[in-house]
Amino acid sequence: MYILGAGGHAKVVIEIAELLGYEIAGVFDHNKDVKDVLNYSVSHDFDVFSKHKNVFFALGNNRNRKKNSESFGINYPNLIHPSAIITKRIDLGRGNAVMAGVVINSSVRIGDFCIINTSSSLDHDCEIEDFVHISPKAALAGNVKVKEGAQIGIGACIKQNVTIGKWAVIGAGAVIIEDVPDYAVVVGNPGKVVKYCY
Ligand SMILES: CC(=O)SCCNC(=O)CCNC(=O)[C@H](O)C(C)(C)COP(=O)(O)OP(=O)(O)OC[C@H]1O[C@@H](n2cnc3c(N)ncnc32)[C@H](O)[C@@H]1OP(=O)(O)O
Repeated sequence: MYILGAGGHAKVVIEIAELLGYEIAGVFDHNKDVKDVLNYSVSHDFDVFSKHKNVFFALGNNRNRKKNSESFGINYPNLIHPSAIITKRIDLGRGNAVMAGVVINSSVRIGDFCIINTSSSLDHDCEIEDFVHISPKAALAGNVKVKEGAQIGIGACIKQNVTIGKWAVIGAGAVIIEDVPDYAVVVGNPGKVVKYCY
């Protein structure tokens, strides 16, 4: 497997891939100042990277994952930490990272290239679109919808039946009790829009 990204998020992703028995054949990063990550040297040769088919985008930034997914790779495995507790009735896309301690309950749908981060929980019937990041310890109640590219901040709580708009950002610790518009940045309890990030 070839990994794109050599930052903090990539460290967690690489350790899950190692746990699952993947051989990390190469790590690539756009930042030429980054020379290595964990025990792996980092290449910046994207002519070489573009030839590889089995890639994982270990990029914490949702927009970067989207951009790179349009340029590289063909096969995108999911990397799921063995400690995650996941319903057998999940509809899971590709290229997703599911970290340690995650709980995903019945009838959840997850698109492609999402991050379901450490100890977050997705309850029944949640729908998570592509390029979403559910940060550590975030809790989504039943039937929450998260549209493309949104980030749910660390420790945020989302009430049942709420929809989070595309590319919206929910602040750390926010409590969301009503629908959030596309591109809104929402903080606090109850969550209020403070700005938009187009
Ligand atoms: C493994 C990992 O590390 S995964 C990463 C997990 N990280 C996160 O979840 C981070 C989530 N990000 C946040 O909470 C950020 O503070 C954001 C995105 C909500 C806002 O960040 P910025 O766009 O830089 O806005 P900024 O810091 O200027 O804040 C705007 C206002 O909102 C307030 N604010 C920002 N974040 C929060 C928050 N989480 N809760 C309450 N108020 C907040 C600020 O105090 C500021 O208020 P003011 O205008 O009265 O001074």
